[in-house]
Amino acid sequence: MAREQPVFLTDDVVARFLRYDELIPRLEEVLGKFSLSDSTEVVQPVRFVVPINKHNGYLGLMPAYITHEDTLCTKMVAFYRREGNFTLPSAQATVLLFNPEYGNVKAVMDGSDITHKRTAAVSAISAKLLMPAQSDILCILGCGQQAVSHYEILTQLFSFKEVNNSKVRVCSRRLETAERFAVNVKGPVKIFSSAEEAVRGADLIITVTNSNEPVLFGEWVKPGAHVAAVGACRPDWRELDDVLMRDAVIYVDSKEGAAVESGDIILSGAEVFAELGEVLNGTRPALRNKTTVFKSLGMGIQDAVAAKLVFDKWKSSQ
Ligand SMILES: NC(=O)C1=CN([C@@H]2O[C@H](COP(=O)(O)OP(=O)(O)OC[C@H]3O[C@@H](n4cnc5c(N)ncnc54)[C@H](O)[C@@H]3O)[C@@H](O)[C@H]2O)C=CC1
Ligand SMILES: O=C([O-])C1=[NH+]CCC1
Repeated sequence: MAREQPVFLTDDVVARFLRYDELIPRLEEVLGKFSLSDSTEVVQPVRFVVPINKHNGYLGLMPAYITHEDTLCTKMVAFYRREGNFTLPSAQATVLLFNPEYGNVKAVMDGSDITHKRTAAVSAISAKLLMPAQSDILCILGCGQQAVSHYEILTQLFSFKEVNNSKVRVCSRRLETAERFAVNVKGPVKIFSSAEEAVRGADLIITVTNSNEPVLFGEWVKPGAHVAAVGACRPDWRELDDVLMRDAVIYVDSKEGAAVESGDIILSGAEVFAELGEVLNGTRPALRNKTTVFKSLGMGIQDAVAAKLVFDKWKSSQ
């Protein structure tokens, strides 16, 4: 029998086939299965990370096997702490999708769109579960690639209100980045030069920076607001300060991952209340009335369901 040759799917092709409305239910399903106490359905070790010291970066290997849909996948993502050179990307990814029966690679995919969309979709799931019932103002700190995908899905799913001439507030380290972001996204944005001013009064706050020290301080956060914290994915990197970590109820994607990788959790000593999957399963409550933080680190199972979705749709289009 001739060996099946892998197909290469470029970022454009992946983007064409990856839709949020199909991705979100699959992410909810797999996060729930991951958080079942006796889960044998989902096999996903904590990301294996190789330091790239010379370039201030890390290569993360993210394998996963999902039994119920027979998906075997690994993402390889290189991510960096960029200082000074802001033209280089913070993260670049490649996804391999295997034939689980034989072990050969069926598809090699550019992992950019998958990483942007699945991360934003998981933050949207956390917002759906944990942000205040009446949420008028969205604030995004950081204006890079993740900011764009978060803006897209959050403004699609939720209706923020016009308050003081702004529905969506953004703030980035450099004004030019925020201005470029405002031109790129299709919709209204108000740029703030002060993160504190952007954050005060917001109901939903997204941190998508490549900072390694706090950019969001508990003192600024409106009681009851929800924070989805996406950056700071190393044990010595921070995006959130100790006050916020101490005062908020902390949710994570994976407790095991958070204990090893999240500087915000490890260095603040904060206790994790629940995984998002436990809330989806109904085994832990969504404390919407409290100030909540969802600390996102990213999981191989999220990439796996996205890659399978893309591959199946690409295949049926052939
Ligand atoms: N949790 C997850 O699943 C994932 C997390 N990430 C992480 O998310 C973060 C954002 O990723 P990208 O958008 O791809 O990076 P990017 O490099 O495209 O954007 C980072 C943005 O943060 C801004 N920034 C840096 N320091 C800041 C500060 N002190 N205040 C305000 N803004 C600041 C930069 O100016 C830039 O606009 C990175 O740390 C990345 O490693 C990336 C992929 C998945
Ligand atoms: O899950 C992911 O792809 C990443 N998490 C941190 C950097 C990239």
